[in-house]
Amino acid sequence: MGNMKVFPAPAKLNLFLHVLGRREDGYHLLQTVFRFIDYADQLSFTVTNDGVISHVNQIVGLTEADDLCIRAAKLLREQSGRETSLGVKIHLHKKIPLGGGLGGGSSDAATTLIALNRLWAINWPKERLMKLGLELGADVPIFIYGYNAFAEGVGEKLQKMDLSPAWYIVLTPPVQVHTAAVFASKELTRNTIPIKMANFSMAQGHNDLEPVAMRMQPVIAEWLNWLKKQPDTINVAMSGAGACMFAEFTSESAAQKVFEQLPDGMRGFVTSGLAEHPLLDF
Ligand SMILES: C[C@@](CO)(OP(=O)(O)O)[C@H](O)COP(=O)(O)OP(=O)(O)OC[C@H]1O[C@@H](n2ccc(N)nc2=O)[C@H](O)[C@@H]1O
Ligand SMILES: Nc1ncnc2c1ncn2[C@@H]1O[C@H](COP(=O)(O)OP(=O)(O)O)[C@@H](O)[C@H]1O
Repeated sequence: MGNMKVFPAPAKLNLFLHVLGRREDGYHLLQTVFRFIDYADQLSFTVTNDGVISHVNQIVGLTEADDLCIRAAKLLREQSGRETSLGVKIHLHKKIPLGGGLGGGSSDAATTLIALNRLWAINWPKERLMKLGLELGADVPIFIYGYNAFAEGVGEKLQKMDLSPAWYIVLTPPVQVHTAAVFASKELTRNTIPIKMANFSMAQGHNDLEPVAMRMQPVIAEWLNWLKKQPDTINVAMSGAGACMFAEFTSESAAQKVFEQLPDGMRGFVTSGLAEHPLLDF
């Protein structure tokens, strides 16, 4: 117990997010850049042989039935054909805000798949785990892929991207935005012109989900406006379907300096961008 391995599940930012169209099944065609950040949930796993897949601790706002860690573990056991006597107790230390556009639930699911693939001695290759992950959510494969990436399709067609070191202020408004509701909105524009990754600069990017989420939660617009007025930012945008947002800086000191000015009532953290997922080689 004392030396049980801890598996991180880092958050992501969408540096921009363009909506290009909608598929027949209602899912949207996107272009986005995913960047991992040094801000993570922590999971640990105790393998059992009683066939029970459960949490050790209760997460506020989450029921076990729709918890993505539990769903991921059950799906993996079923699809891998391993014996049903295989079980696991999962401890989840939650740090990433729920429903915030930082991909916490998807990252927890991915870390569960990555860890149990080894701990249950399934040893599937990465591509196969990614396919399974996609059944749990559009955002799960990127966390298994493990590299910052340019993404297309519904978010599952990934091209590795080398991103410069960067620091971020991430603001976490005390509201949740329901991803499905944003995508379903009548006001969402779905006709951004596709870009080519090769000749694209981040500064040309934007988040098409931002105006919709801002109308649902005006606090997002207020906090974004404050960030946009600050010095030395190189990109300010909402992440995913919100409600969290970020400002990018080229130095930690520039980010800290702005963060020190954060008005009362606003909250968030400063963190660095990661070069890759911490479990890339596990
Ligand atoms: C918007 C993004 C951007 O990275 O992130 P989040 O804000 O959720 O973090 C993702 O595309 C979200 O991925 P994820 O959260 O895994 O979505 P899913 O569970 O697969 O889908 C939730 C709902 O969003 C809609 N959805 C999702 C992805 C997509 N490409 N088109 C969609 O229309 C669908 O209505 C779906 O029912
Ligand atoms: N382990 C988990 N952590 C967070 N959310 C989870 C988890 N399992 C299921 N969910 C559900 O997924 C929803 C979206 O989760 P999350 O990934 O945190 O946000 P987002 O998709 O906006 O980045 C949550 O509102 C919650 O109902």
